[in-house]
Amino acid sequence: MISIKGLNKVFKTRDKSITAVDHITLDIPDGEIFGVIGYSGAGKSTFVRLINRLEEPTDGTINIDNQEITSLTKKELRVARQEIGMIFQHFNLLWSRTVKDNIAFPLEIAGTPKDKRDKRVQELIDLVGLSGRENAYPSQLSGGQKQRVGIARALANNPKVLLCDEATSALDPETTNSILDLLVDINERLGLTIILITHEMHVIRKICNRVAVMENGNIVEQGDVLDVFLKPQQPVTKKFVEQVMGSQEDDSELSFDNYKNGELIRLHFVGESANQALISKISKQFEVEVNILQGKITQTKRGSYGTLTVQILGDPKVLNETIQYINEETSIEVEVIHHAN
Ligand SMILES: Nc1ncnc2c1ncn2[C@@H]1O[C@H](COP(=O)(O)OP(=O)(O)OP(=O)(O)O)[C@@H](O)[C@H]1O
Repeated sequence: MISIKGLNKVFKTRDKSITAVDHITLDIPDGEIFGVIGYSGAGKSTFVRLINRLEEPTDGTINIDNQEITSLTKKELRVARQEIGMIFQHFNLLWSRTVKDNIAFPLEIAGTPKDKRDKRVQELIDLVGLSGRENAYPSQLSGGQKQRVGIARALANNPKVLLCDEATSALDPETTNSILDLLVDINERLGLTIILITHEMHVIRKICNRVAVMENGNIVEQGDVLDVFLKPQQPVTKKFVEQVMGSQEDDSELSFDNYKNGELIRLHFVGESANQALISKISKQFEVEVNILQGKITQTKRGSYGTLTVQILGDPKVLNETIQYINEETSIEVEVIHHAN
């Protein structure tokens, strides 16, 4: 759906040049929720604003659905933008217009006749869950409701792509979740491709299929969200994963003196495997006792992922058999972190 090649943006100020986006090449398939994560100043906003040419690229090409956005005239761009919706951190609503009239605005610009416009606005209000608030003004709405207006307005002309620039960063965690659920619902119902910019890894974890990590204007790592969680390569990616999972080194604080018997092991759950009832299974099958010390399992769109640190107690021979069983018969990886006896 989106093919970006050598995309570059240099801002020139009086005394220096800043490369905000540094020759990015990226393909995003149709219907995907694609996340771009990075710290402040990494170039995320500039990148997403280049996609619909709210910023003009210094160099490079952007193709959306086989149309080269970068070579369009201003007039052609105005038409093409109807296919590219965008939502913003601070909503960018028209404060003197009601909910209904905010949503109608892009339809007015596109020249949609009034009767069709009214019908479409009502559809959108229902879609984003704002029924009953049609005549409210933005100042009378909560943050989540304002973003729902932003989403409805962005979808008015049936775009193929939705760009989300830190769309949940101004919202509290609960409202964030409801807006993320709405984005997933829209993605599934309308088959819309979504590009989502954020500095919060839990947003990526919750709704994205794939993620690109940005640093200094570059994409330093990208891949399937579960793979990136499992094997983050770059230090910046590891930090983002720790936002959700905590530090892997946390269990170095476990005092081994307290667990003198048995084996201390770390179980790595990946994808589907987290659904296996491993703990009850091994305690029944091998007559070992399992003492859960700490752990965290989280859900991504592709399944569960996480680690669990446990102490297993029993006859040494049986302990070896148990570890061998987990290694060979399940998809859970075992790491022996301490031979306690
Ligand atoms: N209009 C501009 N003029 C000059 N420099 C700019 C302009 N816009 C962005 N920059 C610079 O480009 C770099 C990337 O900024 P950008 O806003 O894209 O980053 P970001 O990852 O979105 O961070 P944030 O979340 O803080 O906005 C920064 O160094 C920023 O100062």
